[in-house]
Amino acid sequence: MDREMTPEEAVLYHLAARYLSLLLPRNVRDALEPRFRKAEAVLGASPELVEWSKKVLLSSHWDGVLTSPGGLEAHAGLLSTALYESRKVWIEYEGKDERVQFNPFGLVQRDRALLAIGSYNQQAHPFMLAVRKIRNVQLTDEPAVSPPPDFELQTFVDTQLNFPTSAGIFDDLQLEFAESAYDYVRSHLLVADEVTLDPPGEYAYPGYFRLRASGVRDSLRFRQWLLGFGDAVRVLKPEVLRREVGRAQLDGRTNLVNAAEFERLLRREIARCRRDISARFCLLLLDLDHFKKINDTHGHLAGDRVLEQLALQIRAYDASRYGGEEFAILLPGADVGAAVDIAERIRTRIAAWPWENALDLPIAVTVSIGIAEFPGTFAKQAEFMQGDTPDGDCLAGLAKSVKAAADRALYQAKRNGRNRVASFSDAEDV
Ligand SMILES: Nc1nc2c(ncn2[C@@H]2O[C@H](COP(=O)(O)OP(=O)(O)OP(=O)(O)O)[C@@H](O)[C@H]2O)c(=O)[nH]1
Repeated sequence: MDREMTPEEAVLYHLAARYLSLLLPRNVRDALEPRFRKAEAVLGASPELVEWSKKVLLSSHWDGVLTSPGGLEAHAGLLSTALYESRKVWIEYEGKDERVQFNPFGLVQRDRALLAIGSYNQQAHPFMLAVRKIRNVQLTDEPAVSPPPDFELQTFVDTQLNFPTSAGIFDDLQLEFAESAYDYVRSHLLVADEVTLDPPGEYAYPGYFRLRASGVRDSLRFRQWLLGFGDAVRVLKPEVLRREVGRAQLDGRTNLVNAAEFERLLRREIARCRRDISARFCLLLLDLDHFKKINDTHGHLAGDRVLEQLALQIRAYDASRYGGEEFAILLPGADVGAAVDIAERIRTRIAAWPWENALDLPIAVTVSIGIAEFPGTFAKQAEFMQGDTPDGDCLAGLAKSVKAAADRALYQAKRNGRNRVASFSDAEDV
């Protein structure tokens, strides 16, 4: 490596080093090792960069494309390799015989999102890129090429995008293209919070995945992709998550945060709402229906598996294992309407999921979900009115109230027949 590493590259490599250590083949990892070391040296010299990369890793509201568990880490490595070398790479995906060639153009840093831009030489299915695990990455001798001047961007996947506006650039040469691609995608796609895409048939991946940005393509010559590294914590492997979050705060069975840590997060959200009048969040309590019967019919081990799998499905959110078969999810910024939509999505997905016991026999699994919005009616409570002092007791009182409200809604959902969603306002007439 002869040229200096820019701070953005260093952050990228820093992230890739973590991901790669989990996923990419040994030979690729070894080849990248000197760069990882260099990245650490660059980062080490700059406390701000370390902070920034921590934010990138730990932020739970990170804009960018979220790939599947595994896909994210692999693409981080792939993009690091290709971009740094300015060479095309071959990518082999697990379970696929053909190889896909990736031609990197550049990388845009948008606040907490890193968007890599490049083209694939094949009609690569978007889901494949998002969902497939990379088996191998091989650099070619061919230099990466810039997009043609008459490059025409077209919307490729109808998905949703919501990026912050500050910009930086990885490589000056790509600035113009990257900016126009970015603006194009931003202006042409629906701007909304997020979307859950279920990959069809052959691209199906066990577990959830969410895609939060989009691809664009030129006039059929080759496809352009914007890939961001988003929501790292949510898709990190449990081992890494444990390292990042700390063993004591995670539930051993599901690798979600435990109830104590959730309480801390809940109070933090409440404190935020007291400081910022425009802030709000929703709390979802999700409880497996007739879980005792599942245990009794299929055995405790099958029940454990259901808990683990269910955790994977809600892991994309700020989710915790709140009790034995009860989970809690925080939705910062969401009002009841948005929370009901998300809760319905979770509920229907779980009900439709092909759950199986150890003998491959189907298990019927459904959940009931109760929702409470904050501040909502809580804004009138004495604790809420007490201003800004970070008083633990007030926060505890408010946390208790909002949990009780969500619990009441959950009770209502159960009473209404289970496998349904209820919000606190519906439950008020209980
Ligand atoms: N397999 C397994 N079961 C658990 C675990 N934690 C709690 N449970 C079981 O979850 C069941 C909860 O049962 P109940 O509270 O009666 O509720 P339910 O059967 O889900 O019925 P409803 O909530 O009313 O729909 C109990 O049988 C617990 O033993 C766990 O870690 N693994």
